[in-house]
Amino acid sequence: MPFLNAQPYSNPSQDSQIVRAWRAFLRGEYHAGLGNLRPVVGFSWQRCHDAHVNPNQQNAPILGEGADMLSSIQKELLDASLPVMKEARAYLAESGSIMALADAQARILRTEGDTRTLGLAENIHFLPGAGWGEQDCGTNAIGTALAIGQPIQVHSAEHYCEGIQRWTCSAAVIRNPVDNAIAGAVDLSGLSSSYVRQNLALAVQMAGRIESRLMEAELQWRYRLLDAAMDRLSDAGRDGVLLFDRRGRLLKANDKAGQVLMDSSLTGRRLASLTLEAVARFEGRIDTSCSSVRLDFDAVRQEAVVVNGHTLGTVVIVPARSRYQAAEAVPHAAPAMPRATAWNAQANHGPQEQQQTGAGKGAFASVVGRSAAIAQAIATARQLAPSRVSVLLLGDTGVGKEVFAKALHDEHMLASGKTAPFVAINCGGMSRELLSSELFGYAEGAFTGARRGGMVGKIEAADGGTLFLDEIGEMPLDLQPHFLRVLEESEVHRLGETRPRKVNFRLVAATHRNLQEEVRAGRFRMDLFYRIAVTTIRLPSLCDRQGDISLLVMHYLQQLADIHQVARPAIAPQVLDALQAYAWPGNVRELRNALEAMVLTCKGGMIELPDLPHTLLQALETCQLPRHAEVAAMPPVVSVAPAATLADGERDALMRSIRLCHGNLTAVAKQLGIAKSTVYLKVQRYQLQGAIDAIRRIPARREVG
Ligand SMILES: Nc1ncnc2c1ncn2[C@@H]1O[C@H](COP(=O)(O)OP(=O)(O)OP(=O)(O)O)[C@@H](O)[C@H]1O
Repeated sequence: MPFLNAQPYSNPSQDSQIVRAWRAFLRGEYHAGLGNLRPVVGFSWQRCHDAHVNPNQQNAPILGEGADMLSSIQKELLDASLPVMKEARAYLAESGSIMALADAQARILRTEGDTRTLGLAENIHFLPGAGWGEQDCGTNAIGTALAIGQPIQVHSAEHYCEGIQRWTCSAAVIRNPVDNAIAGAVDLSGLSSSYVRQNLALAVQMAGRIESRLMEAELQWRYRLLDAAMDRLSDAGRDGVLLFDRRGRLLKANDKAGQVLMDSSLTGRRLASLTLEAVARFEGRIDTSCSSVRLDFDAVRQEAVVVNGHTLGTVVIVPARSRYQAAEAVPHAAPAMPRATAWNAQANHGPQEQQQTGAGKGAFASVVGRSAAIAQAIATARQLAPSRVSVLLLGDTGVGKEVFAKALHDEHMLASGKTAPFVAINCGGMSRELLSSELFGYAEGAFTGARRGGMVGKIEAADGGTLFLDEIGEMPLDLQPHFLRVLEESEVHRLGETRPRKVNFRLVAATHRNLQEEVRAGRFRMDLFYRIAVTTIRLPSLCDRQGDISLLVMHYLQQLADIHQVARPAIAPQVLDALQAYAWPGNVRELRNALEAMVLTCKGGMIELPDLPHTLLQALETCQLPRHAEVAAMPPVVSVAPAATLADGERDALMRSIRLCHGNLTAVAKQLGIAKSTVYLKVQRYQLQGAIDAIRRIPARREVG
């Protein structure tokens, strides 16, 4: 779970207690709750201590400036922020505040604001080119907001470094609206003697406006790229054509692409997952500079799309006849595998065993997992699949909501014997304007920059098939009645058009939010909620179906080896234990990514402990295994898994506690309120010893003092 900062605001009335807490912390006497210190600040101090930040430091280090050295991402961030920062000038002068834009590495790119305060801030190096990460100058709003990915205010002695303790700063992260990755942070600061509480709300608002401008700019890039590459997409003949944007992200593929890739590169795979798998071979591996063809596929051509000297993207052409067609005649030969361990023998499965990775049949065979929790979700989904009833999928990020939505659609297609489109759109991270034009489409001339001939919206594109609305909880409130009307009347109006168009689609929506709570808070319309939540399916988090981890590992090792055309590596039992011990906050997506890194970097055909991605090891050290004092201070974990079997629930609860207590079974017994002998019995029953050993091998965080 990402750490949720429940207390973003500082409380200046606690100043003297915080100073005492800071001194105690430096003496090594810190314990959770000391001096009313906010946990978010306590955790940050701990990170600074662990990173050997000097608490007596007087200012931030200068990392270097230079517009010529800025990356294209930094330049786009600066461009998007400039007008927003300028507009804030009057407010900044009035309140004696200053403002900074920092990149994702916490380096300040630009400052703005009250001249006198800016002058004073030079002493602490609140300047372009200075590094304000926690590792650079301790707890501060920019560095800490970037570290936790959430807005935060840091006041006076909450700053870890003494030299900055005269200041109050408030920062919010700016996310790239396309992939939600952190692009930077915006900060409002001032002397702590003139504390301005609302600066945090303002920082959040400004981050939102910068994100909207980033999205608008992104849209412009896309329109230009699509305009420039449209001919190549439509004149491809029998060739498959894929269009990637300037960052190597797939933007569009022609109808033939999936078919050609399927014919050419993958054998014996299910159609439903095929296109995505094939595309995954290209994403992230496109040479966006286009100076050379770097793809490993012999027959593939890659061409830059350049307009007025700007490389807008890349077109990848996969000829209909490639060498892979010849390869298709040869049965798929799995690379020779070492059979050193029981695990390898189990993992060395053939196609028949592969089908057993899922509890689901038919289209749901693509959902890997056999735990009771996933089996129950699949059973409900299969029951609903033949009808056209709306389905709401609930679950954390990366649990496979889109995989489920696609399987629901495919199963419906199998049952009806038809083929119809599956159209997905994510309501999060888009400005209201962009989302409405993407959803509803628009007429020619509807607004400046609108494409000639207008644009078909996703709702219309899904006609006859399924519309998958991901993150529906993020749909702006004022768009919701328009969407509800589409559902009620089965009609859509393109923006700028009065004529309604008939549509008939099945809605599958998904969210990680508690929509009922959103309704209570006034952020989601009750009528829309009741319309979309006709039937809901909750998908379990990976930590609530730990038994499926080995199946997923088995599945992905094979799939990734195929994708990257390497021999499928074996996996050391300790690695598997560690993978089973980890809590996977990013769920299946995180597991897949971790395995991909290991498949590509392991040596000698065997994945060993040192091959575990650094971030995973680090997370195991720092996030998953909090110290006991923190455990006691934590809110109780509320399980959101569907009712699995009792044994599953017990095993998962036990594992969660074992992780929290760093494998100390005495502490586990205490935490769960059961006898130690009972813990040992259950460890034996659920065969958890391997996972416990792996947890114990991972060094715990250093205690202070
Ligand atoms: N049960 C599963 N079997 C196989 N692959 C899975 C499963 N669940 C998830 N995945 C894989 O994990 C990744 C994330 O899945 P998906 O995009 O469907 O998650 P999500 O819940 O929609 O995430 P988000 O809410 O962030 O959009 C994909 O690569 C998907 O193929």
